Amino acid sequence: MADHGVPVLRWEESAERPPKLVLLDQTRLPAEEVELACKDVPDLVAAIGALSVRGAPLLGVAGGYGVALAAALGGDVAQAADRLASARPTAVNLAAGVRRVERAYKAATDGGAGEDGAAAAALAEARALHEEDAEASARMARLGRELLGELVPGRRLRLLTHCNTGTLVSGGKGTAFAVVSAVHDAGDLQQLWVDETRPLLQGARLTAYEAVRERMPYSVLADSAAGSLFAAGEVDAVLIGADRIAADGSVANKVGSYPLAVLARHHGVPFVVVAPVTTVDAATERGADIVVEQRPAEEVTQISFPYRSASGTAGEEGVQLAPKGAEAYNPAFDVTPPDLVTAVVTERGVVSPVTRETVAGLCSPSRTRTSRWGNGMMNA
Ligand SMILES: CSC[C@@H](O)[C@@H](O)C(=O)COP(=O)(O)O
Repeated sequence: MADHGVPVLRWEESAERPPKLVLLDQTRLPAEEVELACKDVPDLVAAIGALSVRGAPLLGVAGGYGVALAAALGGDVAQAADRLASARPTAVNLAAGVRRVERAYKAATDGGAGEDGAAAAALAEARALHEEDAEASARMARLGRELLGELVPGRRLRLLTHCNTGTLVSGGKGTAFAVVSAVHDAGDLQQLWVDETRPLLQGARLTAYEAVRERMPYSVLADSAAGSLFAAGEVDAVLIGADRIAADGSVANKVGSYPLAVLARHHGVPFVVVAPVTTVDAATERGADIVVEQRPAEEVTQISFPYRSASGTAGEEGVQLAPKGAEAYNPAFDVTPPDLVTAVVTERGVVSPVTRETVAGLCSPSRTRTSRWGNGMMNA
């Protein structure tokens, strides 16, 4: 598990008290490391909605523990699973994690395990999911670093990333940030460019916080400054995570990712997506079919530091930027078409070019290329 002063997520239980899921409240970072205890599923659903816990892989893990919590509390587990799975719509990992633990619970129930036995089976499955995520993260870090060595040989790297994809979103070191971290550990990171990631500033608040912890050379930039950075030749590769990869290879990720892909293509810079296989959704045919979460207008029309008050809701302490009552277009994610993606790095291997066929290969491991890729690689 990630080495934070406060763990990113932990299960707490004792003989005297009912269990709870305790989260590092990411809305309070980097100002303070504060825990948020979820005593039941409604608490966890609220924490997911407020982005106290966030990022695709961790949403899957948290959702899994949420089912275990419902089972331990003796509630209606199927109903709890439905509420958790729909707490946010875009990251497929959330529903996948929830359903996986729900299946384990049902199998134990059907096998006659009894209430306590089924709850224990659900918790064991959530823990397994958590550990697997850490393992996947370590493999992606290694494969991603090797890939960058081939894409941009012979120099220390200047990498641009968007949103937050590190230890805060994972049982391990994360997705794209895990690759950055591996490059840094090898002494090959010249500079990490951190997109601030408007409107909720996951880059400025969270990725910068993680970069400080790892003593990386980094700078935060306004999202709109990325163009001039590319034009100045200061970016060797873009690394991002993903919330859902459709069957055609389209990548949904934090809003602002697609413009970076367009810039990268224009400037001949590799655009690399790092995501565990659980982020691939073979059931969603095309990028246009991905449901993109729309968030409250206040996230754009106001700004607040810290983002959320101790007891309040988002924006409560916000400074009004736009005229009061202004409407806003506030999608949480955008979708990058596969032809703009140089490669997708998963724990099962790297695929490039990113096509319906190579993405399908990820879902049937025997067909997955693990160390070599197609000719499209250098044509970013
Ligand atoms: C964490 S890996 C990929 C994504 O989940 C990440 O880039 C992202 O978009 C997170 O969005 P968020 O709205 O903060 O949950």
